[in-house]
Order: sequence, then structure tokens, then C-alpha cells
Amino acid sequence: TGSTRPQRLLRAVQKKATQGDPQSVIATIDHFCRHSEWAMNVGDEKGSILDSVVTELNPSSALELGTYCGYSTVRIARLLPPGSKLITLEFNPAYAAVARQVIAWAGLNDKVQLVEGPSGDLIPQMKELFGVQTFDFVFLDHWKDRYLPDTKLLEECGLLRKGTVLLADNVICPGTPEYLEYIRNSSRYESRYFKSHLEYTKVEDGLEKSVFLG
Ligand SMILES: O=C(NC/C=C/[C@H]1O[C@@H](n2cnc3cncnc32)[C@H](O)[C@@H]1O)c1cc([N+](=O)[O-])cc(O)c1O
Ligand SMILES: [Mg+2]
Repeated sequence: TGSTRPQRLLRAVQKKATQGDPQSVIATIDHFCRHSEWAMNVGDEKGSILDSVVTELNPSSALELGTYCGYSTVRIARLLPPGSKLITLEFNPAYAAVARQVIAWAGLNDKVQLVEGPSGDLIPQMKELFGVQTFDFVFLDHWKDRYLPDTKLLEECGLLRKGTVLLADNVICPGTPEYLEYIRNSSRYESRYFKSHLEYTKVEDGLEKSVFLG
């Protein structure tokens, strides 16, 4: 039984990236995905848009749905001010194991809490388990048919506040039609589309930034 792609991605990080240097972990993963094996990380082009949204917001509490190998986890956590916390949810144990090591290699363990399990079960437990009041920022990058149900769940659980920003990856490719339809037509959100490209390709994709109005 050979290695998996996430394991090969992790090996590249441990071989080429500087420990404690998030930027070198990001650069190593982007190089690996461009020149060795494509992987479904948000990537460098959309990643720059993610960076600008996080930097502008300067969130104290952030949530990521779908950790995968931890690439966007590292991108977000490296920008968080001291004392802030990024909770990232991942239900695949093999992916979670790789992500933990990528996050550790970047030296970001104190800013990240990776929780293994399905978002649908974990979101209702956020307050009691992790003492979360509300999230300032949510990055959606998990199964595309989970974006809408999980957004509604975040609303119902009182985890969004006036001004919370939701940033959704892949709203064009693979696409999240039900989520887009809901969020763009809801009077409770102000949305904007950031045109970009699918990671490491020339295919169109983009991020939808939505502010919860309360
Ligand atoms: O399919 C894509 N992403 C799905 C990502 C899924 C990741 O989130 C986890 N997950 C899923 N529901 C979950 C619920 N709870 C917790 N983790 C969960 C999965 O275990 C996986 O680690 C994708 C596909 C392409 N593409 O070009 O094909 C490009 C992209 O940028 C993508 O993000
Ligand atoms: Mg994605």
C-alpha cells in the first residue's frame, strides 16, 4: 500500500519548508501542487484574496469548514492577531492527521484548534465545547452541498453576529448553486463575488464574501 497524495504533500513540506515559517509551508504546498500533484487547496491566487479579507477583518474568532491538508488553515492562522483562535473542522481522520502535522510544521498550534468530526454535528456544540460566543469569520471549503445547510445551522445556533463575514470557496467550480441562490437573495446578507481561478489552473472560479447583517 503506497502513500496517499496528502501524505506526499506532507512529506514535501517536511523536506522543503522551514519549520516555524508559515510562508515557506504555503510556498512549498503551492509548488508541490503546481509541479508535482494537483490538490484541492484554495491555492495562491484565491489565497491572496483570502489573505486580504482576513487582514481587513482581523478576526478574534474564526471557523473553517473542511481542513483537508491544512493549507488554508495555515494561510488564515498566520494572519491572526495574538490571542485569536481558528477552529477548523475535518471529518476524515487521515486528512486530519496530515493537517495536524502541516499546522505544527508551520508553528501555528497555539492559534489553531483542529476538531475531527462532521460539521453538522459539531456546529451545534461550538458554544458548549469550545466556549465560542459568535464567529467573526467563517471560511467555507468543505463538500459543496454542505455550504447551505451549515450556514443555516450557524444562523440557528446563534453563532453569527452583525458583521460576521462568510467567505466561500468554489462558488463557480465545482460550484455551490443552492448556497449562492440563498445568500445572494437573503436580506440578511450583503454579498460580493471575487472573480479568480480554480487553484493552479486557468479555469474560472471565485470566492463569495457575505456579511451577515443580523
Ligand atoms: O470538493 C472540493 N472540496 C471538498 C473538500 C472537502 C474537505 O472537507 C472535508 N469535509 C467535507 N465535508 C465535511 C463536513 N465536516 C467536516 N469536514 C468535512 C473533507 O473530508 C475534505 O477534507 C473541492 C473540489 C475542487 N475541484 O476542483 O474539484 C476544488 C476545490 O477548491 C475544492 O474545495
Ligand atoms: Mg476549495
